[in-house]
Amino acid sequence: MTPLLSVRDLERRYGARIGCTGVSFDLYPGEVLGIVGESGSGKSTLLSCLAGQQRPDAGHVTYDGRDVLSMSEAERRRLARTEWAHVHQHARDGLRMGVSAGANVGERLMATGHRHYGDIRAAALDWLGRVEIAADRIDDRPQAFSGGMQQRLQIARNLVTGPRLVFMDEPTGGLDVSVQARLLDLLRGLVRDMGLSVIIVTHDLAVVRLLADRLMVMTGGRVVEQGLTDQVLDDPQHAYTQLLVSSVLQV
Ligand SMILES: Nc1ncnc2c1ncn2[C@@H]1O[C@H](COP(=O)(O)OP(=O)(O)OP(=O)(O)O)[C@@H](O)[C@H]1O
Repeated sequence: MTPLLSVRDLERRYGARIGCTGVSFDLYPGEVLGIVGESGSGKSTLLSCLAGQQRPDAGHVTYDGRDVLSMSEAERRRLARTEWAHVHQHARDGLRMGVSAGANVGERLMATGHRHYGDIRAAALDWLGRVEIAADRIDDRPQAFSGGMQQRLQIARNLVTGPRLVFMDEPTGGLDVSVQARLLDLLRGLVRDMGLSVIIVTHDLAVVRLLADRLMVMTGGRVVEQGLTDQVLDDPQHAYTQLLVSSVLQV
């Protein structure tokens, strides 16, 4: 099997400060890769370089055989619209707060070429149901939703177009524990049903324990350990991972 995404020696610096450096990994179709590390370890920098929001200073990123870093901006935007999705920590960064829930989901379909209003509305309704938002909320704006509902709407907006690769940045961050549990359950079901490839960044080991097949541990912008999630968490080899797992660094 060929990897969907290959990353080699990726580096991003902010002046003299390291954002991330020497990052290499392969992501296979249908695989969920978790990236963990404390605040400032380089997780967000890495994710934004992969998703094309920041330009790395060095390294290679290959997606489905294509060199991502040498693509034109138009090509990369097309990929981002059709094959990739990005679930942000704060729903407001991934939603359009001024339009209805139905439009938030439907406009993504329009952006990928769907034109039939009835079909788009039907697909939006179907997706609201899949993320457990009642059909009678379709015309409400996201402001009227709770934090958990907004996050579920953001997920529907991202997945309605059937992406292959999903970037998730702390998707359960800032939510109540009970809301987090429900959201995680929902995400796990969708990832499995749709066979999605996912890169999920979090500082929460419970999230990766539940969702990730493989785990990458970062500190100081470097990957210090990677492997199968259960192996890394149950038998951490690197001193930093041992600290992380023993919860000393967890807040
Ligand atoms: N825009 C920026 N300008 C300068 N330095 C930055 C910038 N963004 C990140 N950094 C630095 O890069 C390093 C990695 O930060 P990054 O935000 O990627 O870590 P993180 O693991 O995502 O942290 P958090 O969980 O708090 O978001 C840190 O030393 C940080 O101070």
